Amino acid sequence: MKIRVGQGYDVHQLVENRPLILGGVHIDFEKGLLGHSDADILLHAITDALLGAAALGDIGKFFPDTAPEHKDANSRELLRVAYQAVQQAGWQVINVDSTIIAQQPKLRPHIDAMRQNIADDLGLPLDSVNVKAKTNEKLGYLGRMEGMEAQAIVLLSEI
Ligand SMILES: Nc1ccn([C@@H]2O[C@H](COP(=O)(O)O)[C@@H](O)[C@H]2O)c(=O)n1
Ligand SMILES: C[C@@]1(CO)OP(=O)(O)OP(=O)(O)OC[C@H]1O
Repeated sequence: MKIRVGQGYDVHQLVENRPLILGGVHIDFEKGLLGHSDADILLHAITDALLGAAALGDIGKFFPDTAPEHKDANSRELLRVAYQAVQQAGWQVINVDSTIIAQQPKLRPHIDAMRQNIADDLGLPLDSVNVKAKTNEKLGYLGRMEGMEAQAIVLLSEI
């Protein structure tokens, strides 16, 4: 059986007057992430990890940030479209692991809802999807809450 690993990373600025959406979950917070789409860094990192594992390029190749049709896009839809391309290339996901780096708010209460969204979008059992959260120990731009970052890794196998 052929297998492939892929990694993804994303970062966006944290600003006022934007919703905070992580893993497709709307989180009540004083600021949100700035982006052309809904700026869901977790789903963008997972999308890039999937595309990377299948050697299909990256999220910006599939969904340019200059395209008006992607303005305020729901990143769950982008994830599903990217996964269709990965499947058409002959690959399926075995598991996903990921980390969100956010100084605040506490994300633990929202983690299982994020996992469920990702599992639903990728057609996976819940125990194949993991999401972790870390602060940046108040260091650097993440620690000053100027942005949030996400990292992801996926394993694919041949269909
Ligand atoms: N935004 C966050 C950050 C962290 N957590 C949880 O706290 C644990 C400890 O984080 P440290 O950065 O201090 O090591 C971490 O393992 C998470 O469970 C969180 O919920 N939300
Ligand atoms: C998702 C897209 C497209 O709307 O826009 P952003 O929300 O700005 O996100 P980013 O992670 O910078 O890259 C991919 C973009 O093409």
